[in-house]
Amino acid sequence: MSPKTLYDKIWDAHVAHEAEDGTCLLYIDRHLVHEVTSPQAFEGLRMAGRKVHAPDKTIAVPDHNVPTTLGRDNPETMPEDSRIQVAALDTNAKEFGIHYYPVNDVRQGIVHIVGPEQGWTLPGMTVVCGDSHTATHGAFGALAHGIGTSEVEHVLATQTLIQKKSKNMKVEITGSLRPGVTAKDITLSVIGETGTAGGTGYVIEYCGQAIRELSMEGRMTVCNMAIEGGARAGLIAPDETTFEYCKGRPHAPKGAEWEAAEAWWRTLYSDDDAHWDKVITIKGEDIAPVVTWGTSPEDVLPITANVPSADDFEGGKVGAAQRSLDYMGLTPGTPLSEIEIDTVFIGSCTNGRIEDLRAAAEILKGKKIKDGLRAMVVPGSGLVRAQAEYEGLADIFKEAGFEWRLAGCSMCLAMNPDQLAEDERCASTSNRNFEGRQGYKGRTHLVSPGMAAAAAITGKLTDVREMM
Ligand SMILES: CC(C)[C@H](C(=O)O)[C@@H](O)C(=O)O
Ligand code: SF4
Repeated sequence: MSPKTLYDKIWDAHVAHEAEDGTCLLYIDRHLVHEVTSPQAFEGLRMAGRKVHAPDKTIAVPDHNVPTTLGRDNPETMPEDSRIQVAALDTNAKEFGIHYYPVNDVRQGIVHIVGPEQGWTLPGMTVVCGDSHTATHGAFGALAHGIGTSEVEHVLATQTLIQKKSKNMKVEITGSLRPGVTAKDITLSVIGETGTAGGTGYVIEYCGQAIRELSMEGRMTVCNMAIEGGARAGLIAPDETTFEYCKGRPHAPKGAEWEAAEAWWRTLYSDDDAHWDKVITIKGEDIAPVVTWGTSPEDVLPITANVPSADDFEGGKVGAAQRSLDYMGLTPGTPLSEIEIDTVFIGSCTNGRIEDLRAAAEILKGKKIKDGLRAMVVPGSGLVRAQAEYEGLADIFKEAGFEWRLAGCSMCLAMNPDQLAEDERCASTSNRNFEGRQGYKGRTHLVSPGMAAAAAITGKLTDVREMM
């Protein structure tokens, strides 16, 4: 047998049919659904008189539009377009008989946090969702990627997806991370190195000691941003850390089924002599706590650096850098650690898990946020919120001056009431710093949870290592 990568193995296990031109029909194990990209898909099904093919493998949760304040199950807390989408999901989930975590269910949260938490996401699976950050689930050694609304309808109707195979890329992070450096710094640094198009046409497998040393939460943070580097999906081979996380989750297999599943999962790794179309190696000890200065996730620099000048770039990037600097209102040469912020957002499917909240609380313990600053923590799910309350983290955040919110996408994107005002500058643990992403003319600096907490205390972008 020829050697295979992890991606090859999962792909081969799911091909139901291959056409002569290499186009394949892939079987889909899990279909996650949220309110933004599903209404037309369900409507298509209804018009065609079809059912959902595998309702037991289809999981729905509202997340993008939902407010994160108490009393939100009153529809009047939502603007009309949001209300329509959330109401449509509610109707569709009930009518088509799929698994559903409505807004007032403690298990509700961001779809990419809920899936793993409930044990829906498991190694070796194919996982799709009408959402680009489906890449998150690759942390389990599952082939997971976003699909468009017409594909959502196709998967609902057939539990299959038409796909062409991507190329194999290996990103190896050797050695260990230094103190204060996290999964978020890894994933941003990789994009800083490859650019937002570097992964185009590839599925990335992240490997190496620094990846092995990450918790499942950290691995999800890394894979979450594979899409920002242009990749089709990100993957991490499953290991003891993965199995331990999955075991006992509500929808994970039990007993003999678990044993059989685990035996297969243990075969899910890239063979030593497998072929890679592209390889990138980064030393873990070379990675610093980073921040973004521009309006693309590739605009990454260590917190100890200065704001660049457009002249530091070449070709088409000169204009793009100038536009970024203008939009961000930054002057070249300013130390990044002198940039004052108005807002701090801790949350999103990148950094809204319990470990992220612990990391931020660790820095905030016994401290207060800068006077006049707006800061909010939005747990990624109701269960993360409950756990954080149980551990006393919520009290640390509240005593420091943070707003303690209910679960949802919140300020990660301007689709709900949590938004930046014009020119407001935010240190954010989310994954996109595009123009207007967090609100019209809002300015976003992407950081890790610890860096966000440090910035909340000083009111400036801050090197978390100074606070440890
Ligand atoms: C709204 C949704 C389709 C979108 C995505 O696909 O990623 C959102 O989740 C985002 O992060 O921009
Ligand atoms: S938290 Fe942000 S990135 Fe994640 S699904 Fe929601 S909007 Fe998209």
